[in-house]
Amino acid sequence: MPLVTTKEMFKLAYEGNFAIGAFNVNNMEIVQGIVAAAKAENAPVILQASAGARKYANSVYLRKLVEAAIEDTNLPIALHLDHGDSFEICKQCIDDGFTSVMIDGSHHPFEENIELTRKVVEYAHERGVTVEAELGQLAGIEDDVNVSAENATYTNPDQAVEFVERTGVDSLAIAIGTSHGAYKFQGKAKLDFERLEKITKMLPNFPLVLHGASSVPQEYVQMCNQYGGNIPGAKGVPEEMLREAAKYGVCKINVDTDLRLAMTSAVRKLFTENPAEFDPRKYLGPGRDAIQKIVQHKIKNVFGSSGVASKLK
Ligand SMILES: O=C(CO)COP(=O)(O)O
Ligand SMILES: O=C[C@H](O)COP(=O)(O)O
Ligand SMILES: [Zn+2]
Ligand SMILES: [Zn+2]
Repeated sequence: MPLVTTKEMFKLAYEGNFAIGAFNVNNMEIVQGIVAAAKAENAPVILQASAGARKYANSVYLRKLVEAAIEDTNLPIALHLDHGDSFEICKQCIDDGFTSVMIDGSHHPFEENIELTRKVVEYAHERGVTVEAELGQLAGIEDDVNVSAENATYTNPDQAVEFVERTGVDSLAIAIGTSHGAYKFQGKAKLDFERLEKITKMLPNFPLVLHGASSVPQEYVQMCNQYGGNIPGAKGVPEEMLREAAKYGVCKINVDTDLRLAMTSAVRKLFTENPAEFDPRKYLGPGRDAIQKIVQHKIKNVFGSSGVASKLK
């Protein structure tokens, strides 16, 4: 089965009130860990590569790894560009065989974001590729852009409707209080569900995307810190809130930080307990297993996408 787009996945997720997990990939072990989890759960997944991932691993290697994963599992998998910041990078990924791209014009003024998104949509749709855009700004770190909490702006529901109508985009990332990275909340976690409800009602049957949605499980934070790490106070979005978001229009939930934490804590533990070890397979293997474990937990217990892969074939 070839790479699929996100179109059918989102339709299924919207109708079933669940979400598809979108996981960031940077190397073979990460791809294998995620896909082993998806296979065990019979779940469709989106594997996404950021500009940083493409620079680190090279787009061709990433695409071939993902194609190998499909050959090995026969699962419906979409390969998606995460946070593309220009028409050129989106075009490059489309030409390289990605089945979905994100054009993130959220840092531009409204009209410019529309213009840029529309241009990508035009190019992508002619080639059967789906497009995600972003309106509103998340706090946190995104490649080289660091948006402070004060500069984060939540998505305006009226603007969201106008944006979708004028761009023809397939899905929209919204800002309702999540942020990228491992430090999402200083005090109590809070998301603007009223806003999410309003956007969902004003854009019926339209898939929304939640970025910055890692839960930052405290067991992994503690494990990192226990085995020589230093990430005090790391905090994420409570799983209950993600389950709630999936009941509204949220069809895609992005996770990167949790994969990093799972892999790093496993590797740290391995090294601390086996200081004489220097075979990469002996530490990347447990790192890969840790990724599988957390992804499987999310698919099964949080996103609710288990068992539906066969409906997409
Ligand atoms: O949104 C993300 C990738 O686009 C990842 O978010 P996290 O940092 O919460 O994992
Ligand atoms: O949006 C952020 C993702 O976690 C990707 O991070 P990255 O740009 O460091 O690869
Ligand atoms: Zn953004
Ligand atoms: Zn993101």
